[in-house]
Amino acid sequence: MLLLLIMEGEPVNVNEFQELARLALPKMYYDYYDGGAEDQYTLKENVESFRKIALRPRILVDVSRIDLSTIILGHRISAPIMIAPTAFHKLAHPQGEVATARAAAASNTIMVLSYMSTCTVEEVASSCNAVRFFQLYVYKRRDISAQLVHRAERNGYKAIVLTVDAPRLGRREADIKNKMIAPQLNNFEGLISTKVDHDEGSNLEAFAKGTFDASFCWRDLGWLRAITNLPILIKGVLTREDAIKAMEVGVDGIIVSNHGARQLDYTPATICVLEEVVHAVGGKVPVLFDGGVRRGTDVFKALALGAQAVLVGRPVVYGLAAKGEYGVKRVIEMLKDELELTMTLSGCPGVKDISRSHIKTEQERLHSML
Ligand SMILES: Cc1cc2nc3c(=O)[nH]c(=O)nc-3n(C[C@H](O)[C@H](O)[C@H](O)COP(=O)(O)O)c2cc1C
Ligand SMILES: CCCCC(=O)C(=O)O
Repeated sequence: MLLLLIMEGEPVNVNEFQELARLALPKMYYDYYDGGAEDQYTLKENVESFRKIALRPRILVDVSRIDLSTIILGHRISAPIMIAPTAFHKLAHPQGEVATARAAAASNTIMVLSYMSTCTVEEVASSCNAVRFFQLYVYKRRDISAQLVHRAERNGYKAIVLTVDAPRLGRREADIKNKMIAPQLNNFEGLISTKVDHDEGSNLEAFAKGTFDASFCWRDLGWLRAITNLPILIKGVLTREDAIKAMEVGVDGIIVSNHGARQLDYTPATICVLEEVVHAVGGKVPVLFDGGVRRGTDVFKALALGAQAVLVGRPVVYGLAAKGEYGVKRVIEMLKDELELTMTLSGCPGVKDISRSHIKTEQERLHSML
């Protein structure tokens, strides 16, 4: 409370929502949102690696009008900044994913609803007119996952985002200490319970181990294709090898992601592998990006390296925890405002003007010093 009083006025950047969220939430939940896997090396790298990329602005370009808008899988959005799927929004705010979706609608961007949402697929769909994608985990009970895909399709979700980096949950030590418990999920009422018979460590991890289908592999994408007409994006690609395989099985989009560093520690920061994946994809399908985006300059750098848009995870949850729907809206607005300023000062009137030559990676900097 005291800290709240000390922190003067409204947050001026998205990082400042984190402290507000910490003060607003029970420790178990804040730690769950905040945490990464094991040593949290990759967690820091995801953010820090952006700092090592320098900008190469151009001067004397007409920047009196800046257009942030872009088209993702045929949907025009106000800026290349989307909402990543994150679980359990009611642990952050009583209105849960409905508040997040309304903020997405107000900001005219796309929200990816988590498979582990606390509001139902139907509640979120009827709450506003945001363009929504549906994130999928595949359960051992394939019929349950198929049912959810059908419900998403019936309720106007525009794409399936298949998360492929979580055959099991990563080792998140704060969750182990806190014995993190998953809330009951209304989407699965009468189908499956998140309650586990487990006293030790993270109940969430135990739930995932018992429920997620770790046998799901490349050939099973045919199963998903067969049960839906929606475009399929795969989320969790970090290498050229997997990008090539994804092209071979015919996905409609790729999300470069290390799950916000919550799965396998010591994977590279996502911004460091983005270009490798972009080259392998060769423009055949859109490449989206997430991990560590906290500034408009970060969005600019990801676009310069070939992403069509970025997704934002933790800052959205922190905005929601601190100030509900308004907080999420502010987080998106702040990133948009910062991106607009970055484009103005870099000589890029539209997102298509942001090119590889507008940045210099650390490697390039070291090379040019030789
Ligand atoms: C609290 C939390 C819950 C998450 N839940 C999911 C989820 O249910 N499904 C999923 O595909 N990714 C999930 N993610 C990963 C995000 O979609 C995204 O990849 C990551 O948060 C991006 O990194 P950032 O938090 O640094 O923006 C979660 C991330 C966080 C922080
Ligand atoms: C079993 C819940 C998984 C949610 C998730 O993906 C995450 O916490 O990163």
